[in-house]
Amino acid sequence: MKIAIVGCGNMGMAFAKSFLQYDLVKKDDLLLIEKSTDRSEALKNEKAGVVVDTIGPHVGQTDLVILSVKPQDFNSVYEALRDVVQPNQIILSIMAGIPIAQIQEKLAHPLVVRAMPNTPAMLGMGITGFTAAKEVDLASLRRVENLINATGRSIFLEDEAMLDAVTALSGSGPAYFYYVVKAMIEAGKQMGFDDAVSALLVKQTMLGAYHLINTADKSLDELIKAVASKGGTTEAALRTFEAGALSDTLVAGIKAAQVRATELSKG
Ligand SMILES: NC(=O)C1=CN([C@@H]2O[C@H](COP(=O)(O)OP(=O)(O)OC[C@H]3O[C@@H](n4cnc5c(N)ncnc54)[C@H](OP(=O)(O)O)[C@@H]3O)[C@@H](O)[C@H]2O)C=CC1
Ligand SMILES: O=C(O)[C@@H]1CCC=N1
Repeated sequence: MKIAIVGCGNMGMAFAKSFLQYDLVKKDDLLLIEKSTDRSEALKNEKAGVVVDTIGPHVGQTDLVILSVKPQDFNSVYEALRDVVQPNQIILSIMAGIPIAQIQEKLAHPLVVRAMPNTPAMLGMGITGFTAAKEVDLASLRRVENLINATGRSIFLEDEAMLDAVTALSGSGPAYFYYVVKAMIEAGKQMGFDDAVSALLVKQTMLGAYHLINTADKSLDELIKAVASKGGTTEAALRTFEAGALSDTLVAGIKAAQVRATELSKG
């Protein structure tokens, strides 16, 4: 299989490296199109694939083209791509917000799959929601799904509108987690630990708690209850969180991300 990746930043390269790791593509068959000179020099030094700085006819010789530029940069990419795209090529977009119909129209090309991964894809531990234009046949969709699964797990969604919710929940989700971890480490520092000790206490707590979510036969409420002794310390913390409407704030933030995803489709 030959693959072109347009925009080789965080996510483009997370995909590229996962494909290479599982031998789904050979370096000679992996075309990396990257505008940033610094980044393309680094990719050349890494020998990550065939690195070029602009879209040209060689892109038309691949089976799959992954669009992983920022949504705002799609306008600077689509004309060059429309000129070279071939009828049998599949386009896989991971750009937040941009609907399949808009990509089809701008590229004058029907075969579009739209996906929303997240950064743990860099470790093969991502989760990707994806959907496809009705013109994409099942065999092609399966091939794309196999590629996506090299970056972690995936879920097919019939309803494209739900991809903006995937973006808000799991696409942006790692940042929410880091935000909470950062606040906990800060609390540790304010109570007298140095950075490293506070980070160790918090990171191991998050790791252990994550595994309990997955393995303990308990709901999240039951897990909370198992920590929060009556009249104890955890209750004191949870009361403060409730007083500050922390849970409602998190839900509101995630919904704001969904609204922003929809706005991005408008350019
Ligand atoms: N980061 C994340 O957690 C996730 C991101 N996404 C989506 O993935 C896409 C990429 O995000 P991310 O990897 O973080 O972004 P990055 O900025 O890390 O990567 C995008 C790269 O594309 C380059 N680029 C811009 N225009 C062109 C062009 N015309 N031709 C070739 N390369 C170009 C950029 O160069 P320059 O910097 O010079 O502009 C940059 O190096 C976005 O659409 C985002 O919505 C999806 C899921 C998660
Ligand atoms: O913040 C963003 O727009 C992208 C999409 C999901 C994660 N990062």
